[in-house]
Amino acid sequence: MFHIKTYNAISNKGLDRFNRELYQVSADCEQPDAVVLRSQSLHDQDLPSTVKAIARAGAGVNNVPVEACTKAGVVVFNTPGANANAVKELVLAGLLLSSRDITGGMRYVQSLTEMTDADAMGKLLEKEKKRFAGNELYGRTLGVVGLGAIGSMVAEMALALGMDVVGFDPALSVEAAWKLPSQVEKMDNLQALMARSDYITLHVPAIAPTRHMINAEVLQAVKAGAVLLNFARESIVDADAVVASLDEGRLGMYVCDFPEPNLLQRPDVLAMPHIGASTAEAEENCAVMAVDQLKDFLESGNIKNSVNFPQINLPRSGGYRITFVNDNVSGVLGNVLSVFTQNNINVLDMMNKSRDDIAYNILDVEQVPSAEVIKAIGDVEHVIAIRVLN
Ligand SMILES: NC(=O)c1ccc[n+]([C@@H]2O[C@H](COP(=O)([O-])OP(=O)(O)OC[C@H]3O[C@@H](n4cnc5c(N)ncnc54)[C@H](O)[C@@H]3O)[C@@H](O)[C@H]2O)c1
Ligand SMILES: O=C(O)[C@H](O)COP(=O)(O)O
Repeated sequence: MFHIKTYNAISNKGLDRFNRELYQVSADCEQPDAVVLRSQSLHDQDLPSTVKAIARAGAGVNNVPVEACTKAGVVVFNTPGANANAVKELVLAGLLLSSRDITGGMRYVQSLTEMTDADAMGKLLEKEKKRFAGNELYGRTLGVVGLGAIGSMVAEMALALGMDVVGFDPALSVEAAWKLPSQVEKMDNLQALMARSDYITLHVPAIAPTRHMINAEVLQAVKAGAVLLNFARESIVDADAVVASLDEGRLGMYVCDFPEPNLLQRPDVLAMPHIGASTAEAEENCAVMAVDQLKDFLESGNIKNSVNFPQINLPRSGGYRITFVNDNVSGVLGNVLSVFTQNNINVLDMMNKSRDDIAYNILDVEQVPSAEVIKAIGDVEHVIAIRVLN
């Protein structure tokens, strides 16, 4: 029986994929084999030593202590692209809300509670509507920072709206580059993108190099009156610098999914409560992907879409499956194989992959490995974690 601890509202479409004869799933589990979560922060929690994997049903893993997990041999998964469409649609809303005074106009209409005469109301609205005029997106330039799953969809959408699109992503993967529409013009640096764009939208992960990537210096390069949209993460933008730029009349508007106290009560800030991925479809997609990846890992040792471990998939070749994690240094696999030789255990198939400082191995062996054999493998220098699967 595997024990799964959940945090946050994980869609049942995903959780129902755990066969309850094999899995116990609960929010109260104290010694889980694995964790499924959304934005719950694990930074201030001690992870039970029983945890072998953490699945983030979503994209951002800044709420998970990934480095510590890697050191402990804990595999961290996310669900790339599973909520990208939901974010793309909210970015579209952000573009429209910042271009037309839709919310101001609606608030004004709702404020006319004293009016009883429809004709008089119609005349008043025709007179006042000029206060809520805006501009079109067509023909304007959108700068997309980060051209991964979300950024590329946003770029495609903006092109379909008749916008010009420029992009900046120094870490763009080959796979992501293939998905990018050819009309997206590549910018060599952030300042160049800021200087060209009427709207700037951020779609980068919250990692050390992106912390405050939008700061006072970068905001100096912004086109007067430009709109900045942040549906990525709070830490990417220096909110004080944004407020200063808005006060100065340089930045025209800030649209964000990550409000901070100094951004409230400003007409030039449109703030939402982190709802970029809050659609039924995105929540289901993320939960299904997270659960499927976790099951494949727990039951077969395979790894797909991990942020700290290599991708690996070894079809079962019968016998008994052992997986182990080790420091990525030479000689460890050889020493482990010696344990099998010494114990007359025949290896049917095996696969070894590495990523940065970590290596991960799957081995199918013919004879059942005894507790002594498993202990001997665990005792090999640089072996961090070991599992025996049925
Ligand atoms: N508002 C929400 O609810 C919501 C929902 C989903 C994701 N997000 C956030 O959006 C982020 C991006 O999501 P995604 O699914 O597109 O991820 P992704 O990994 O597919 O894309 C991220 C892109 O950013 C690029 N990048 C990394 N460092 C960069 C830098 N310094 N400058 C420019 N580009 C850089 C990467 O090369 C990659 O192409 C997530 O990490 C998460 O924090 C927010
Ligand atoms: O990184 C993500 O996927 C989003 O920020 C979604 O967060 P949520 O799952 O808490 O809505």
